[in-house]
Amino acid sequence: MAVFTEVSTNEARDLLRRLQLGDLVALRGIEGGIENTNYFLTSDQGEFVLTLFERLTAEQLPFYLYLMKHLAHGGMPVPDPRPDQNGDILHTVCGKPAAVVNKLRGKSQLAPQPVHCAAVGTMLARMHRAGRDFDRHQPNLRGLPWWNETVPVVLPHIGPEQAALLRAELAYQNHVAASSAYAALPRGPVHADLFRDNVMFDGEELTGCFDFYFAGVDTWLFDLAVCLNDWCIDLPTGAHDATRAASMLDAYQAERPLTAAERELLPAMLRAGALRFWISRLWDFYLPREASMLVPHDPAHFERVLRGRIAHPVHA
Ligand SMILES: Nc1ncnc2c1ncn2[C@@H]1O[C@H](COP(=O)(O)OP(=O)(O)O)[C@@H](O)[C@H]1O
Ligand SMILES: N[C@@H](CCOP(=O)(O)O)C(=O)O
Repeated sequence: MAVFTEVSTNEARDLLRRLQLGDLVALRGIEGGIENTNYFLTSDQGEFVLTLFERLTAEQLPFYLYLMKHLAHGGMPVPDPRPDQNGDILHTVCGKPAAVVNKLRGKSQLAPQPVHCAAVGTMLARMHRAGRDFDRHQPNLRGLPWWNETVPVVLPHIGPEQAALLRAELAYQNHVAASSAYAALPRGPVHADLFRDNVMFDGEELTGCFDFYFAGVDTWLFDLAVCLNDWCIDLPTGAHDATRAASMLDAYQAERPLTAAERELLPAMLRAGALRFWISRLWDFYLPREASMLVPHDPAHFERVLRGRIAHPVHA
């Protein structure tokens, strides 16, 4: 589990009292996750998730928390941050910024079928629409400027073939970002990390999604590309799965058809999505943080995905 900060039962009990969420029944550190400290909090009023933010600051966090609130109130199945008696949804626990949200029903579908990919496509398009009238703005903090900053930090740790690919792809993505087709892409608040482990299912029913802490204002196409790169590939090889991808794309487009610029740039954004997670995984792997039982994700996976998307471009 990724528990960077240990929370005592007394601290958890005090927090539940401040939020008027009842008396503590159980407190359990959560396995999975690599960014924040997460606990399941059970009280006599229900089940909640407590997150202590390890990297994000109190200035950055309102965007994510109010986005979740906005989407939840817009009918999307996302966790709704709980306020204290003053109406504040950003709290402090163990000296760290923290939030408490409702625990979603269901479990991750780690071997998705076309029906699951279609459900994700539908939800993603609806989330994009629901986010259009969200009035806060914060860029994707793991977007192109972060890639440009972080690539030089990881380059000394990797081999010459990888370094050549990383440099070349970064140059290509800077070129794409400067194009008129890119400027024409529709954008808004995006999740930007909607992987298999961030969506809940009950059988074939999608019951919700969480982990909005990489969200930001970016192109909707980038968000879709991140999903296609995780839900619609063969995990061992990184190979694109055309059947699952067609299910996701058709379902997405039934809610919001892609524009001409989006269709043109889908191959480039699939590469961008792979590059983004290759860089972050390299960064987490070679510059790790202290946490109990933190398991870094394998960077080589996204190197394979990137090479695959370059060798075999995928069109909508
Ligand atoms: N609202 C929620 N409802 C149910 N489970 C959740 C919720 N939020 C987090 N979890 C559980 O916690 C785990 C880690 O959460 P995640 O947000 O992915 O962590 P991190 O931000 O550290 O990557 C998830 O895999 C999931 O099992
Ligand atoms: N999904 C990303 C990293 C973020 O991890 P998460 O547990 O917060 O989803 C990856 O797989 O590299």
